[in-house]
Amino acid sequence: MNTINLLHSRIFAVIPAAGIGSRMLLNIPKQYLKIQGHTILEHSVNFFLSHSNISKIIVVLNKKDVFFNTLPISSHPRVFSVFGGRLRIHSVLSGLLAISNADWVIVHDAVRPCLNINDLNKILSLVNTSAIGGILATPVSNTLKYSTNNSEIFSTINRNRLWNALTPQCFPLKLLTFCLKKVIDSGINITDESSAMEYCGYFPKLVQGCSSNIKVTYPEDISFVNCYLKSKFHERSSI
Ligand SMILES: Nc1ccn([C@@H]2O[C@H](COP(=O)(O)OP(=O)(O)OP(=O)(O)O)[C@@H](O)[C@H]2O)c(=O)n1
Ligand SMILES: C[C@](O)(CO)[C@H](O)COP(=O)(O)O
Repeated sequence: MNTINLLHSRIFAVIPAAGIGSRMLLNIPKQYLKIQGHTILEHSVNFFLSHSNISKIIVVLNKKDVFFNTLPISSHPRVFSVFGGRLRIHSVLSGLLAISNADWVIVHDAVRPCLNINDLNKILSLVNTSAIGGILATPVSNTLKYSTNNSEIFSTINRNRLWNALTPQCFPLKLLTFCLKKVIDSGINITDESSAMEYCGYFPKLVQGCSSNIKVTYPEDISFVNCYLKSKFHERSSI
């Protein structure tokens, strides 16, 4: 069981898992694809269960979900579920509103099963060092092109100081809830929790993480995740 010395902070995890995985072109939501004997969702939830600083885990489900209750994690005493909404931010807010007694919340995509313990500890350490929180991210290493029609290059974007936002994203519960509500009420569509904090004028911390922490989005992502979990399985299972 992993643990780090955090300032008596009660931390909940919110795992948004209410998507349908349309970009995978499958007839099953990608979070329920099985890799190395467990669903992608189980890999992600079990990883947070293995960390004693995470008090409880809120899994946010699609209202039409018929899979979650068939999984052993659904009856784990530290795992709870709520229904999500049309967009990821609606689902995350549903998860936040289900939490009554926590100081901080760590939000992690269900479909990022390759999070490693060093990165989790690094982002959790923000609880001791920041009043605002922050995100795992990787510096952009590819040359970035902008296209007006997605078939021809219009221009090259300077990649200097550009970062790929990942999850987990870790913030004070009340502050994130306030900022998410504000940005949702504004009608602006955002794709991560940090954007809500930025909308409200905060500057979340960037914590450099591993590029292996990919979000399963397209069919070709499965082979990487399978190789990664196969290679890391014994390390992760020894937690
Ligand atoms: N309304 C939504 C949409 C997404 N998610 C979750 O947010 C994470 C990242 O979203 P994404 O990769 O976009 O998943 P999907 O929306 O399922 O994928 P797609 O856009 O291809 O349909 C996933 O764990 C997904 O289940 C969610 O909880 N609620
Ligand atoms: C939250 C996220 O994973 C950070 O990169 C990303 O924004 C999710 O985007 P998606 O379109 O909901 O997959």
